Amino acid sequence: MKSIRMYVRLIRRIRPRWRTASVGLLLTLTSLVLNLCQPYLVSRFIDEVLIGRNARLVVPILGASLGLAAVAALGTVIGFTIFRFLEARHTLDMRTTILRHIRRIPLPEIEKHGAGKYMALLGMDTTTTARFINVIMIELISLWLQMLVALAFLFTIDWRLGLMAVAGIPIMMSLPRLYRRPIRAAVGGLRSHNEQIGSSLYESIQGSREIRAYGLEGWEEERNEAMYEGLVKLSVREGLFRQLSGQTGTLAVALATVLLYGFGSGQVLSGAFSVGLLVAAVPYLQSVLNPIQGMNYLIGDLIGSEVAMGRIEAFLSTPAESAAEAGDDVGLEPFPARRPLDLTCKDLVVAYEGTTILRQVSVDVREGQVAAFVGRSGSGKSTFFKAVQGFMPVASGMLRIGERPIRDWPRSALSRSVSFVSQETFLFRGTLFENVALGKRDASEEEVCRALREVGLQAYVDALPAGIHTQLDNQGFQLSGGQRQRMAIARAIIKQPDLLILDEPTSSLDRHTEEQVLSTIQQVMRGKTTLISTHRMETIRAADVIYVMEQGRVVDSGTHDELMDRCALYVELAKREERHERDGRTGGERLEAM
Ligand SMILES: Nc1ncnc2c1ncn2[C@@H]1O[C@H](COP(=O)(O)OP(=O)(O)OP(=O)(O)O)[C@@H](O)[C@H]1O
Repeated sequence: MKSIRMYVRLIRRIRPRWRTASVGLLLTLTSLVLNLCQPYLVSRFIDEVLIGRNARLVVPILGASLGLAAVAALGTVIGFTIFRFLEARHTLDMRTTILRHIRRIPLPEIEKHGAGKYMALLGMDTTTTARFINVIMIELISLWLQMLVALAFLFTIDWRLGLMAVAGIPIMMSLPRLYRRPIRAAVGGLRSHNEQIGSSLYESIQGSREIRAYGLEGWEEERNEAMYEGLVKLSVREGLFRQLSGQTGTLAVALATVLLYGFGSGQVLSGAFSVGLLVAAVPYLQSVLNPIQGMNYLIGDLIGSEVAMGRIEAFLSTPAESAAEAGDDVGLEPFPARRPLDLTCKDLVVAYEGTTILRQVSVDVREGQVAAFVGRSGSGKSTFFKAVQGFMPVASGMLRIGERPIRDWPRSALSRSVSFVSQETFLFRGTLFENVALGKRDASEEEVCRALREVGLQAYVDALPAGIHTQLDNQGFQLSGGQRQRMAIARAIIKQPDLLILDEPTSSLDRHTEEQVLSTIQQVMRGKTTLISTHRMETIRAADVIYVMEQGRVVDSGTHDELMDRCALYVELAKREERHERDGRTGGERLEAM
């Protein structure tokens, strides 16, 4: 079966915990067999005690019945608890496996799909798969065993009864085929709908401010209604076919029971069967056919699991970024154990899914230099920085950091050596201290306080009742944009990186704080290598080398004075920015936004 093959491939990726699962399975199956002995005991009771008038067998038969029931109940409880434990563990293991892979795949892949896809994988798909492994599979195994044991009992009672049950098996088994295809289509559709809905709902929460500010509540509801419409249709279809599949089986079992009674009563009347045997034969026949009927009901769950496992499998086969495949990081000890890093690229082409974003970019930043990147919005500055961090695949050309080409830099070494501050800051749930210390996991309170002082946050932190141990709510919502950006800079500088990448790091700071933060950054970066994209002329002028970008290319490079002499684009950008700075305007049009 397809789902079993998928299950085997998937279980290899997580810890299967075979031993615990075997104990659970053994207990569950033993309980099942013990329960199946009950109709036989009832038949003995009717024939021996009630009809045969043998009162001495009352206590042994009833005692055995009670004893078996108690042992079976205990086994079921322990087995169920074991599988609950395994279900929870497997869910977590699978989430860890998926999350690890999310950390390995190219970043644009995540940015393209957004949160919805990954939330669906980490949520619904993992729980469905873990349920398949620990509930549906066990149920299926139990149902098969129940069928075989019941069949054995039937043959023991009378071979004709056994044959009658065997004849019913292929009929019962063929019933789910009638509904398999429409159920699969509905389940697959439901999953992709849920993914889209997840993404939209996530957007709805993230975009709360825009929705209220622009009065988009009606638009939001219309959009949701349109999405839910498809979902409702598919959900109804899936439920309908599941029920049809199950109820067809129920009818078939009812028919078989009627036939058995018809045949059996004739046998009892002719004296070939005892009453007890007929009474026992009916539950045994049902125990043969009901499991198949149960499988018909399970067909929806089974298909749902196949869809979920297929999605997880497809995601886990997404190729990893080169930094995740680059091997060990021997010889890439961070500064000061080694020299600060230099950066060279020659004819670098970066493309993603057929779109060329950077074309023949050549850059040469020597160790300890500050290189400024300027250009209009969309000229490729951020993409270049992403390529240096190993986040964008290199299509052709060369990009080297230190002695190694970027493809040989493992992620561990890149994240240790390179610090990055962007226009969008990200703060995690936790305290101010914890958020800064993410830059250096063993940072002391003193180091964190120093970093906060350097970015001008000390006064703010000192005024808080809990100081650096103040808890930050979602994305540090109680902080201003500028304070969040300073937190990000503090996190970047506490790491003492070999290479610092600053992509508009001060875009949401006021002029005074910006100056303060930039002078801090300049101090911290003394003797190290920095790539910076900024609108601030003072910072650009002070850079050792300036690269002017236009439409994904570096069109010129040099010092401020050299570029002012020969690069018309740079002159235009610089003059525009100097005019803004003179006018004292800080927002709106900026050098990079012209
Ligand atoms: N993953 C991607 N797939 C396709 N195109 C992309 C991708 N990432 C960026 N681009 C495009 O590449 C161009 C360069 O974008 P980039 O963000 O690097 O510019 P930028 O100079 O940093 O702009 P800004 O200053 O506005 O941030 C843009 O036209 C952008 O739309």
